[in-house]
Amino acid sequence: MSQSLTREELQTVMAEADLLKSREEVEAALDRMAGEITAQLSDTMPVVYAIMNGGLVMAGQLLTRLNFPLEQGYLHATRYRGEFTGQTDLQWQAPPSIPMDGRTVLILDDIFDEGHTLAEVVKSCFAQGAKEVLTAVLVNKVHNRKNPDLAVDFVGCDVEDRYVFGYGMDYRSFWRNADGIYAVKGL
Ligand SMILES: O=P(O)(O)OC[C@H]1O[C@H](OP(=O)(O)OP(=O)(O)O)[C@H](O)[C@@H]1O
Ligand code: HPA
Repeated sequence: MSQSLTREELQTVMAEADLLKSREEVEAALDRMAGEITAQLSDTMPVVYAIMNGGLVMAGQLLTRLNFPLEQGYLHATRYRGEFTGQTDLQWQAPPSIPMDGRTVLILDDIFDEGHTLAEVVKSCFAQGAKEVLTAVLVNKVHNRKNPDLAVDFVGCDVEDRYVFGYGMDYRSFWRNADGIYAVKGL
C-alpha cells in the first residue's frame, strides 16, 4: 500500500494535519507516566516489552526515564498493517523472546484504540506464565468501541476519535517519525 504514495502526497498529509499534542505536551506526559510506573514497578525487576512497530518511539523515550533495574525486549504483533481499520486477526510477526515465567511484565505501545492488540498480547503473556502484566500507552483514543476485556494501567494522553500519526503511529506506514501527535485532515 505504501508504495502507491508519492513524497508530495505525504508532505501534503503533514501540511494539512491538525496538531493534537505538541512535543512539549508529549514529553510532559512521558515524564508523568515514568513517575507512575516507577512508583508501581521499581521493586519488581520487570520485563518490559515494546510492541513493534508503533511502540518503538514511545518505548525509546520512556525507557531512559525509568531509573531502576529492568529487562527490555520487543515483540511484533500487527492488525492494521498499514490500513486505517484493523483486521480481526492479530498477526504475530515476532514473538517475545525473554522468558516471562513468574515475572512482572510491562507492555508498551503507542496507542490504545479498540484495544484488541493489547488484549491479545496480555492474554499471551499470562499464557507464557507471567505473574502480572501491566500495560502503558502513549495515547488513548476516546470512543465507545473499546474491547471490554482490557483496562490500560498507564496512559500518556487522550486524543479525539480521529486517525492519528506521529510518535510511532503511522499514516499508511509513513510519518511514524513525526515529532508531535497529528490527526489526518478529514479522518
Ligand atoms: O487498539 P487496537 O485497535 O488494537 O490498535 C492499536 C494497535 O494498532 C497499531 O499497530 P498496527 O496493527 O498498526 O501494527 P504496526 O505497529 O506494526 O503498524 C498500534 O501500534 C497498536 O499496536
Ligand atoms: N493511528 C495509527 N495507528 C493506529 C491508529 C491510529 O489512529 N489506531 C490504531 N492503530
